[in-house]
Formats: sequence, C-alpha cells, structure tokens
Amino acid sequence: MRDKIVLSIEDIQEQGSKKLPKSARDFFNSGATSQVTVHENNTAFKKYRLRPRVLVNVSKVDPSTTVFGSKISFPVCVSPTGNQAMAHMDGELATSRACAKYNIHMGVSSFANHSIEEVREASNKVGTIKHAMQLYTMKDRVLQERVIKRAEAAGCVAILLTGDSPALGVRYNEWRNDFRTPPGLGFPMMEKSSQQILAQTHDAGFLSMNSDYHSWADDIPWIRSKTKMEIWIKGVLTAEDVLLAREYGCDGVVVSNHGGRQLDDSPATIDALPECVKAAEGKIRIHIDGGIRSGADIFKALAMGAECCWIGRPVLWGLAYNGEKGVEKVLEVLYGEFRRVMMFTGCTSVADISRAKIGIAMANGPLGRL
Ligand SMILES: Cc1cc2nc3c(=O)[nH]c(=O)nc-3n(C[C@H](O)[C@H](O)[C@H](O)COP(=O)(O)O)c2cc1C
Ligand SMILES: O=C(O)C(=O)c1ccccc1
Repeated sequence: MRDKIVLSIEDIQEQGSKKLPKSARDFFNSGATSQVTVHENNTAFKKYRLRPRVLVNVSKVDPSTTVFGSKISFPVCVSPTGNQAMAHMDGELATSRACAKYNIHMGVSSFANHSIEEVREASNKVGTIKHAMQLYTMKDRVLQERVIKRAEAAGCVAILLTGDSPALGVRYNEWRNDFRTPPGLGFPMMEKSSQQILAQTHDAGFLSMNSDYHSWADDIPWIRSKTKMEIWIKGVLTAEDVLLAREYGCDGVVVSNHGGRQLDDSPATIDALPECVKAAEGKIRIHIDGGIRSGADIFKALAMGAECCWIGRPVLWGLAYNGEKGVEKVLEVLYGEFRRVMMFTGCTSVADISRAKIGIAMANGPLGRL
C-alpha cells in the first residue's frame, strides 16, 4: 500500500504517533485525569468562525511579526516540552535547527535531554533565533540559580517560569505504564543522569525537584535579582493572575493549561484568553498555547488578542515522524495555512488581524459577532 501523503498536523500526529512505543505515545498525547481539558483545547477553536473579506489586494501578504524584540516568520514559537529525545534521538537539537530554518523562536524545557548550550549551538549554525529557558520553581535554589545563569550565558532572552505545577497532574497513563524516561536519556540542565532518572517514576522524579512552596513574592523578585533576561509566567488562565504578573513586573504571560496535563477541568486556553487580554490592558504581553493545530487556530488566537501562539505536541509528533525534517514539516504546514487564512480574510499584515475577523458559530443561526 502506498504511504499516505502527509499534509496536515493531523496526518503528522497519526504518522508520528504510530512510530512510538505505547508508553511514550501515551505520555506525549495524554492529559490529566478524565482528559476533559485536552479535549477542550482541541475542540474549543472550532466554535469560532472566520469572517472572510473579498476583493482585497493580498498580493503582498506578510505573516511575519516581532517577538522578544526580533522578527519571526509568523506568530508561532515552540512550547518547551521535556524528553524530546524520546520522540527522536536528536530531540531538542533537531527542533532548534528546524526553528532556525523557519525563523521562529523556541522554548527549551529544563527537562530537555540536551543542554541549553548544545541547543543554542545547533540553531546558531542555521540562523539567529531566540530561545526562552523554561523553569519550574525548584526545591534546590542553588541549582535553580545555575540553570538561570547557564541560560543567560548561552544567550537565552527569557525565563519562562511555569507556574501551574505545584504537583504533577493526575496522569493515569503514566501510572498504568509505570512511565519512566527511557534508558540513555538524561536531564542535563537538572544535572540528572540517565541512571538517576531511571530509578524514579516521572511523578516521583518531578516531585523530588520541583517545589510547591512557591509564591509570587518569593520567586519573582528572586529570579529578577539573578538575571536581566525577560521573565514570563507560563500557565496563567485568569485575569487575577495576569494582574499579579503585571504587579510583579513580568514581561509577559503564556495563557496555558500545560496542554491539559495538569489541572483537568480547567478551561480551554482560547476560552480563557479574552479575560486575560482584557486584564492585560496592553501593559503586558499575552501569548497562548494549547490545542493549536492549524493556521486557522493561530489566526483565531491572534484575533482574540494574543500576540503569538506556541505549539507543544505538534513538534513532538514531527520529531517522531521524521526528526528535524518532521519538525520542518509541522512549521511548513502551519505557515502555509496561516498565510492563506490571512489572504481569505483580507489581512496583508498581522496587525490587520482583529476581532472583526472572527465570529462565533451559533446553532442554526447567523454568525454571532464577538
Ligand atoms: C510531553 C510533554 C512534555 C511537556 N513538558 C513541559 C515542560 O517540561 N515544561 C513546561 O512548562 N511545559 C511542558 N509541557 C507543556 C507545553 O509546554 C505546552 O504548554 C503544551 O504542550 C501546549 O499544548 P499542545 O501540546 O496542545 O500544543 C509539556 C507538554 C507535553 C505534551
Ligand atoms: O510531563 C510534563 O507535562 C512535563 O512538564 C515534564 C516535566 C519533566 C519532564 C518531562 C515532562
């Protein structure tokens, strides 16, 4: 039988997932508890409808935008995901090279299987993209400081502090499969060797390193005192927390529910976005991740006020499907789709994307204006 032609993120998901062993596939693809939030992330975008505009001269459509002070080819960054080498042995190095080829920025998990120095070096051979170092609040502040300093020295522009993880989500798949990071893979930024990691389940290992006694007052000024990099909070879903991020002088927030892997029954990120954008009052940057699987999804998030979208699992599927080339394919698909949505909606630049370009689908009724 001929191989199916791979055209969409769904195709890459299918092809990538089937190459993975069950426990890796479940680890990547699942969410917490009853999977309500993973499902919501993926479906909530479908409530919104695009409002096309006709006969607009879109011969010079420009999908580029500026993030972290530098121009990227379209409003997408790669979300930090740990254990990328479980999808393909080149892991974060392949992702970094593919991002550089497509000129988009990359978040790097503190649980990456390659060090930040190697990840930066990989992309520097291809282009000049920016990296943001993801960080959890940690029990060992001395180690946490080392991670921050290494990231800064390696040329990262931001710390992405993940605030949604005082514990790991309830993940039945990991418990049923006794999920552990496979042999041979370490967490160099956490200074953990493969042998050390193998001794513990993902849940126990995570708990042993990350702190639950964190707070805005204890952690943000402390990080600020250690680095000049931007500080972003990842995992915000409420106006209240956007206001706190502003109060603590953070540079931005990523509206995120950790891909539905932490608190199940939390809202889809696209549904949480409006209250976050409103609370930001243009004073703090608002990005989003969770369930972005098409150019239309990117467009809808921008129309609802996000500056940029981040993608998590699509990159893991791309890696599993075909390593660096697979991640390139993911970016090619999203770029091509996003560009066409801009054309059909009469947008020649990202600045043209506004609420006027979308509506909400109502049962058997007209297109509701937002
Ligand atoms: C396998 C996997 C590992 C992840 N690891 C991390 C991590 O180490 N740090 C973090 O802040 N978020 C992590 N995330 C969450 C992502 O950064 C991101 O928020 C989420 O994947 C976005 O949703 P999407 O996968 O639907 O695009 C992980 C997600 C997945 C699927
Ligand atoms: O599983 C996750 O969601 C996650 O954040 C993580 C943390 C450490 C290693 C791998 C993934």
